[in-house]
Amino acid sequence: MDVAVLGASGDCGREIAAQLVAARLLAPTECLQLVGRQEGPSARLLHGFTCDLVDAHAEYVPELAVALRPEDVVADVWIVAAGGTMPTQGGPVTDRATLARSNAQVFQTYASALARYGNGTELVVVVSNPVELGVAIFAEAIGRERVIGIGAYQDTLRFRREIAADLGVRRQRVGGFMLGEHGAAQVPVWSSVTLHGLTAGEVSQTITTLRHGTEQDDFDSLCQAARAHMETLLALGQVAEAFAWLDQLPPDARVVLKPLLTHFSGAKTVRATANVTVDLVATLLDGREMLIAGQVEVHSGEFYELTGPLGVPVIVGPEGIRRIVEIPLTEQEHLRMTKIATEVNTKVGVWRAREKE
Ligand SMILES: NC(=O)c1ccc[n+]([C@@H]2O[C@H](COP(=O)([O-])OP(=O)(O)OC[C@H]3O[C@@H](n4cnc5c(N)ncnc54)[C@H](O)[C@@H]3O)[C@@H](O)[C@H]2O)c1
Repeated sequence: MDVAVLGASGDCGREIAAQLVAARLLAPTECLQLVGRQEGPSARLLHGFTCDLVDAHAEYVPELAVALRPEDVVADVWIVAAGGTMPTQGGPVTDRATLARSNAQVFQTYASALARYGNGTELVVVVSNPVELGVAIFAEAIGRERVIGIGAYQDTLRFRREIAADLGVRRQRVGGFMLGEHGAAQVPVWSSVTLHGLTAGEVSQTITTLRHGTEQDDFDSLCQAARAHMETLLALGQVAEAFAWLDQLPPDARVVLKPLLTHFSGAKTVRATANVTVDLVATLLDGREMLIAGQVEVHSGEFYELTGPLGVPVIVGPEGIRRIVEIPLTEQEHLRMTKIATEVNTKVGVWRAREKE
């Protein structure tokens, strides 16, 4: 199988390409295409990056190729990491709406090229933000079965890790999903949390302790207040103090805020993002079937009555989405998912209308 990384000159794209090669997921006869733009520095940089990858991994490096036009991209799996991101310190792009303005065109350009020149079986993994917008645009162009956004996959792994950290256990011993929208409007599905070796009663007691008495209804206000304080500490240059302060919040709030602090610290969330992307691509290349959380285009009746691009539990396999899995939700969780789905659909509708103007 061949893989293309769109935006391979960027921080995430380069790390994804490097981790893909280091993980030896592609045989030397398979191709890793590094995709950039004819204008800008990527046309130069990607040739240098290719040489660096070969130097580092000469014994098992796959065939490497540079593509600088959307119509030249040829691969079984397209990883979309192209487009703008939030600045790490101030700057013009500050929210997802602004990001949507610049990235909608990038999504549309590659989606149109794939619809026109693809063979009808390629899979698309959307990393770029807003993930929901990318999923909506690619799903419309090539059919939703072949398009998965990694936002909820990433958020779910973070949710499990934060819970595991508080309990002093390994992440593998924790189950549970973080659904909804990638970003601030996540839905921590505490009712889906499982802890290996504990009974349902023990899990329930443990969760009450972990949540510090907070409820689903408190989640937004808690995250907003915490973000304001985190930004105050950041403005004072107190990054270590900000991380320490975040650590005393409940795990679900940390899932929302720690990646932001990591981004604004200047480190960005590049390695973890590449790690989950490569993990998902490994599953797809392997022909395995796996239950993950991911952003997909949901049809009515598949996950309650919700529709549109949303982070939900989904079984993926080598041909893409096999099935969306409707897990039980509490009334509060269901209400929050419904509210977020409505908001996401409104936003994506506005962003897409603006892009078509
Ligand atoms: N889903 C997640 O969990 C997650 C995590 C981190 C970053 N992201 C998103 O991933 C995207 C990339 O982030 P980054 O930190 O690598 O940004 P970056 O600015 O470092 O890199 C973006 C790259 O895209 C390239 N690019 C722009 N337009 C292009 C086009 N038309 N064709 C090919 N390449 C193009 C740019 O040249 C640049 O090299 C952003 O949208 C960011 O928000 C998502």
